This record gives sequence, structure tokens and C-alpha cells, in this order.
Amino acid sequence: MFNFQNLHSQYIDGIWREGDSSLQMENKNPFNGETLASYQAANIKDIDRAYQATKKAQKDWEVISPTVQREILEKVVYVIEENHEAIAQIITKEIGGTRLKAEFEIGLVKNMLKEVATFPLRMEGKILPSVTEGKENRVYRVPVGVVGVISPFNFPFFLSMKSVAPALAAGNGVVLKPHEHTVITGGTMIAKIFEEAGLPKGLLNVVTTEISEIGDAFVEHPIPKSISFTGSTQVGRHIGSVAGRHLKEVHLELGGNSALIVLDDADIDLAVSAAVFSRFTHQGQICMSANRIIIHETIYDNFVEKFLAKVSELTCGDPSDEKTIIGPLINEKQVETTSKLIEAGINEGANPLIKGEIRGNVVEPVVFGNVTKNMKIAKEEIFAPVVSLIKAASDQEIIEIVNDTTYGLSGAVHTENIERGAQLAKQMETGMIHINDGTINDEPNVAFGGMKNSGVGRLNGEWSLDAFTTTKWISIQHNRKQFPYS
Ligand SMILES: NC(=O)c1ccc[n+]([C@@H]2O[C@H](COP(=O)([O-])OP(=O)(O)OC[C@H]3O[C@@H](n4cnc5c(N)ncnc54)[C@H](O)[C@@H]3O)[C@@H](O)[C@H]2O)c1
Ligand SMILES: O=C[C@H](O)CS(=O)(=O)O
Repeated sequence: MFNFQNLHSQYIDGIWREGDSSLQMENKNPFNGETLASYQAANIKDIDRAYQATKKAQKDWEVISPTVQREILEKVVYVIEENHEAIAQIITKEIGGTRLKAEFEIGLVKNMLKEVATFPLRMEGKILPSVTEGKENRVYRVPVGVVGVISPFNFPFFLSMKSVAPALAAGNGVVLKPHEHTVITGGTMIAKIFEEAGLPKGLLNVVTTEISEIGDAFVEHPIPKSISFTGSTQVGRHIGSVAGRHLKEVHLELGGNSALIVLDDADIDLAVSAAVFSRFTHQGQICMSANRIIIHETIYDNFVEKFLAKVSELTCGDPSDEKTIIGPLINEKQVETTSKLIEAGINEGANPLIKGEIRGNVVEPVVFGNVTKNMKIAKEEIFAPVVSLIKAASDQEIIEIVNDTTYGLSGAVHTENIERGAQLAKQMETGMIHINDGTINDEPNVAFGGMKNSGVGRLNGEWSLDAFTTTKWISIQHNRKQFPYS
């Protein structure tokens, strides 16, 4: 079993080393403040080394046998299984993820890897007829070349892998830059797993640093032709504009303000369980978390009573205790932001039906009743265990409330009438929506992504294959062609 804490901070051209920056970084456990690793950050020179190494290695990888590529990806699953316990522990220590979250995240990674292991043998093209006599058109699917991947702190193992693995599987090389607070889980641990699985050196490089050390160099570098970003809408907008200026393709998986809807004919107990899971899993730090629960007025009181009873039972504290459901937020800054949003909710007249304490980085559940759609807590993404309950009088009003946000990621509708749910789902401006389920769903073969300010592009299955490949038209004129004037 690996000790992922002992890795150096940079993995460049198959070599483990420290960054060239003089900036010393510390990686801390968000629950107890324990220092997990101290390391020297990467600087712009390291970014350049990483991209140069990737470009070189990718040329060989692109033409290697697809069965060899597939075997390496399958071996990655095996290495993960061999190191399951070490991975679960680092998710708990570095991110504050509970055991449940760690298992959930490892499961997502393995499922996704099994899907992308099929990519090398799915790089198919097309032969198309031609408007010109004697001509044959071939359209090949080819890798984009080098992909830059930027990942967030909340599900870093999965969300780094979600772009790294399909990009490699489609014949690309990758430079990965994880979030500065999750450099192991989102970065070096992934490099170690691929190294152990036999990925050729130089093909996957990991740079870990603070943005103050590199500015926009990761995106601006001339080598990557595609940038895959997962993170906040604010940063994603910036990444998109920098990438656009440099004519790079960009995929953006961004923030959300998802709603779980409870219609008057819903199975209330099921809706309560789905709502609790959708809001409180990983302390509410999931892009698809249900920020808002919109409940039909005729069942509002019944739902609220049962919801509060379930929320009151949630155990908060040390994520390494297997009974804990709500562990710490990632850092003090997130706690401060949450605390301000809670204050804003109270000042705007929302009713705190449950208002837990804040202990260190652990924020206990806060449930607001009587929330209206114009309140800040209903409009903004809350990356914490804080939820807004909103009452609605009709299906029409529900749609208006759901769509009254700049985000459009996920959602859920609870009803005994599936077609009524499906009709409402069609009117909701979200990339994903689930009937009689939670808002948190991610399947390896199904399109994942948001509308509006929640993202650009889709990942998973054939959508990832499209995201990390491009096409190349090669035409062959079999007849001797007559040109008009020569
Ligand atoms: N839609 C999705 O699939 C999805 C998944 C997970 C998280 N998210 C969203 O991410 C947010 C939380 O994550 P976060 O706080 O880590 O997001 P963030 O936007 O603060 O950071 C994301 C990443 O961007 C990097 N970054 C910032 N500026 C950069 C620059 N100039 N060049 C290169 N990289 C740069 C950060 O270092 C980090 O690695 C939430 O809004 C959440 O909804 C979305
Ligand atoms: O924040 C969004 C997610 O973490 C996506 S997933 O649950 O990891 O698929």
C-alpha cells in the first residue's frame, strides 16, 4: 500500500521533484490542522517543463497499440483497488471527507475508468461520399494533443480523473494542476497510480502550486490546445476568457444552485431522504447539492416536520469517525463565506428552523424556512450544509422559482406522477434533472454538465470522447483531376 503523503510535490517527465519556486506550501488536515505535507511550489519554468515533456511523450502514445493503452487504463483500476484503504484515508485527511464520501468518490473513479478503458478501441472515423467524382472522404477521430486539466477541491480524485483519464484514453498527453488545498488527492496521488500502472513517462505531468506563482501561465502556454476546467463559475469565466484569447478549446464544469422539488403528490418520506442526502453529503460541498428545496404549499408543513427530524439526527465532527455524516469544510475561508451567507439569510428575514454551531471548520446544519426567491441564500451557490426551504403554490410558480437563478446544473422532482415530473423537468433550465431521486448523480456513460452559468460542454461516455478528440478530414482523389485554369 502506498503512502501518498510521502510523494514529492511535482511529477514532471516521470521524475518526482520539488518545484522551482521559493514558495513553501503546507498541506493541512482541515479537521485538526495537522500538517500532512510541506513542499516547494511549481513556478512558470516548471509549467513549461511539464508541457514540453507531455508534448514529446504524446507523439509516441498517439500511435501505440490501442490494446496497450486499454491495458494500462485497466491496470489503473487494479492499482486503485490494491490501494483502496490508503486512498480512502487520504480523502479523509486532506479533504475532510467522511468514510461514506471516500467510498462514493473511489466508486465514481473506478466506474469512470472502466468506461474510458473502452476509448482506445472507439477512436472510429467515417468514410463519406463526395460531391466530386472520383474522390473519397475520410474523417478520422484524432486526439487534440496536449490537454491542461484544472481541478477543484471538493471531489479532487474523481474530478481530476474525470478529465485526465478520458484525455489519456483518447491518445492525449495531460498536464494536471490540482487545487492548492488538495494537491495529493487531486494531483500527486493520481500521478503515482498511473506511474504504478505503467503509463509511459512524460505523458501525465502534475504541477502543484499557488496561482500567485504562475498567474495565467497554465492556460496561456502555447502547447495545450484544450483546457478542461472544473471549479467555480467566477474562475471558470476567467479561464474561458484567457483560453479564448489564445484560441484554445475550453470545457467548463462550473457551480450550481440546484433545486429539489417536492410536488403535492410526492412520497414525502422518500423526498425527505433524497433532500437530506442531496444537501448534506460532503458537507454540502458538491456542485449538484440541493441548495434549495421547493415544496408545494399543501404538503409544506408535513415535509418540513419530517425533514427537520432527519436533519437533527445528522452527526457532525471528525470525518475519520465512521459515524460522522458532516465533517469539516475545506478551510477557514469557506467557513467565513458560509457564516456571512447565514447572516445574510437571517437579515433578509429567513427563519432559521435549525441553526447549528460552527466549531473550527465544522459547520453544523442550518435549515432556513420561509425563504423567498429573491433572498441572497436562494440566489447564490452555498458550498456548505445550509439549506433554503421555499414554499410554492403551483407547478407554474415552482418552474419560475427553479429558473430564477443564473445557474443551471442539476435538479430533482418528487412526484407519484412520473409524466407530470418529466413535463416539469423539461421546463427547468438545467443540464441534468432526476425524477424521484436526489440531485447528486453522475454516471460514467451519461452526459454530465450544466446550462447557463453552470458550464460549457459535457463530459462522460461519448461526450468525453468528443471533448478530448478532434476530427481530421483526409480526402483522396482517385481520378486525375481537371482544374479550371491550369
Ligand atoms: N460542475 C461540476 O462538475 C463541478 C464539480 C466540482 C466543483 N464545481 C464547482 O467548483 C467550485 C468549488 O471548487 P473550488 O473552490 O476548488 O473552485 P475554484 O474555481 O476556486 O478553483 C478551481 C481550480 O481553479 C484553479 N485556478 C484558479 N485560478 C486559476 C488560473 N488563473 N489558472 C489556472 N488555474 C486556476 C484553482 O487553483 C483550482 O485548482 C464550486 O462552485 C462548485 O460548484 C463544479
Ligand atoms: O461538485 C460536483 C461534483 O463533485 C461532481 S461529482 O459528485 O463528483 O460527480
